[in-house]
Amino acid sequence: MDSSYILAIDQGTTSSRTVLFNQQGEIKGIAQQEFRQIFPHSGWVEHDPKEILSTQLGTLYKVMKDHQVSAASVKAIGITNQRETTIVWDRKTGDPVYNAIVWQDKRTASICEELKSRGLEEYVRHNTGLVIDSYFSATKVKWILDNVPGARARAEKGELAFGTVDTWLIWNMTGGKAHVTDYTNASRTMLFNIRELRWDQKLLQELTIPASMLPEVKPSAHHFGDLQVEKSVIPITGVAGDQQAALFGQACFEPGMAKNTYGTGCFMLMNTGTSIQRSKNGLITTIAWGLDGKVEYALEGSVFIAGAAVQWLRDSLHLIDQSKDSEYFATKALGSNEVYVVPAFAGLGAPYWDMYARGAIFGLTRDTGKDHIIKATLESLAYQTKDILNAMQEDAGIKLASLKVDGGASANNVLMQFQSDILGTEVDRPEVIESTAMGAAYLAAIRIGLWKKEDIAKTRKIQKCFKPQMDESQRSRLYKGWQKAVKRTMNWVE
Ligand SMILES: Nc1ncnc2c1ncn2[C@@H]1O[C@H](COP(=O)(O)OP(=O)(O)O)[C@@H](O)[C@H]1O
Ligand SMILES: O=P(O)(O)OC[C@H](O)CO
Repeated sequence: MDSSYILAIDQGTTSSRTVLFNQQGEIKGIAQQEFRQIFPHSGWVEHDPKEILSTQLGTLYKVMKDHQVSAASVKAIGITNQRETTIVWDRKTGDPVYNAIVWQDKRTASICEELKSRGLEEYVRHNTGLVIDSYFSATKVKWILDNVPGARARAEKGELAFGTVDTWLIWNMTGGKAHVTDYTNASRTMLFNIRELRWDQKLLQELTIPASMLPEVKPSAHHFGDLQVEKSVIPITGVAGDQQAALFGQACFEPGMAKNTYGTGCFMLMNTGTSIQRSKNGLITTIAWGLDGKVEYALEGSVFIAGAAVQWLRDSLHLIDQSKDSEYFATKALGSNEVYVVPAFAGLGAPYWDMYARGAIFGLTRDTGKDHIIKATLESLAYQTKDILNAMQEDAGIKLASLKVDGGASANNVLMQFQSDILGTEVDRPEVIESTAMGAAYLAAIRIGLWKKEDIAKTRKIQKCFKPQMDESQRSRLYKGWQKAVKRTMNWVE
């Protein structure tokens, strides 16, 4: 075959995926592999960095083989990734000194408290756009340096490198030649100054993290390095954190445009253009992308557990065999049973930011069955989204005409209808819910001049528009119940 292709690497929290795009921007193939979630203690979540790498490259070679695509016909690779997850490795051997500490991990709550007690909250908010929370990379790097024997001394001698997952993949794909990241991923570390676009020296000092560990920060469409496959060299020309890539893939290019992605977590981002907007309602400010010589920003509401709650139904409670079965069981939940599942398994993110909240089920009665729990779990994704949308609309002073959705769980019709009902807003699901991969592919293709930014909006088609059918009194009664339930899960861990 002699056509041109773009490969998008989508390294997610629960699976590694590679998506093959043809020259017209159509998906021609997907290879996907789940990998191990490691839970060494309550509240800790780790991945094996070598498994991240092997599953990711495994899917890349598989999709090429399955579709008989030669390396020479792949014109560029775009990388998008789970953000904040922290890896530290030895520059000489390439071996990680510890497992990847995942964004959901709560072990560094006490380091966060310490930073707060030093009065750093306003500084962090002003300079990084973030709130002090164990979600972000900074305290995870510190934890590794403080707890892995010898790590701090080696880091101080310049022997160790830090990276988020994009950086780890690029380092390995380029044979250790490139130690780089892009603006979007850097903006999730709580070490990057989003106003001055450089690593923040004061925060590095406060956290005692040597600057020599940090990658170089580049625009999101940039030549990051090359992957050698057989005799061909494929350039890596696009990189963005997965939520920013989805914003790009959904063509949210104008200020005020927003999308919500339902994956392991749920992340709503609203483009705010070149101006940095501060939230008054618990959202964070993040870099949307660096492109065409400028950086654009977004407001973000991050929900830590969304599709992961559906996985919990599948893997821990064994109530369903596959995530998609949740749709069927939810339709069977009869009666007026009003059950609320608050999946605060990893604390609560926006707009609550409570590292000590834990999950709970409310409203159980003698007739509550499996179907009700499944339905309530799905509904929790929609309620959490409503919390965020309320905050975002208040910050931006606008009401969204419709919500653009994507991500694995957006395939669930019951969830999407309930989402529209509880918001009282239309929900638009595109034909391609792989917006994340699409965003990464576009960034890569724009850099090599194959596609233009405007092409995305042209190719995006709505597959289904869900319209609100619930009356206002029921909507507000149900939402009140949710707010009461959330309150009761807060500050649980002492
Ligand atoms: N039909 C469905 N209904 C509900 N949840 C789903 C459905 N399909 C997938 N999911 C959930 O969506 C998540 C996978 O979505 P994906 O976008 O691949 O996430 P990630 O990139 O975080 O790995 C999983 O947590 C899974 O449980
Ligand atoms: O793996 P996902 O798609 O749920 O995304 C995780 C986020 O990037 C965490 O901030």
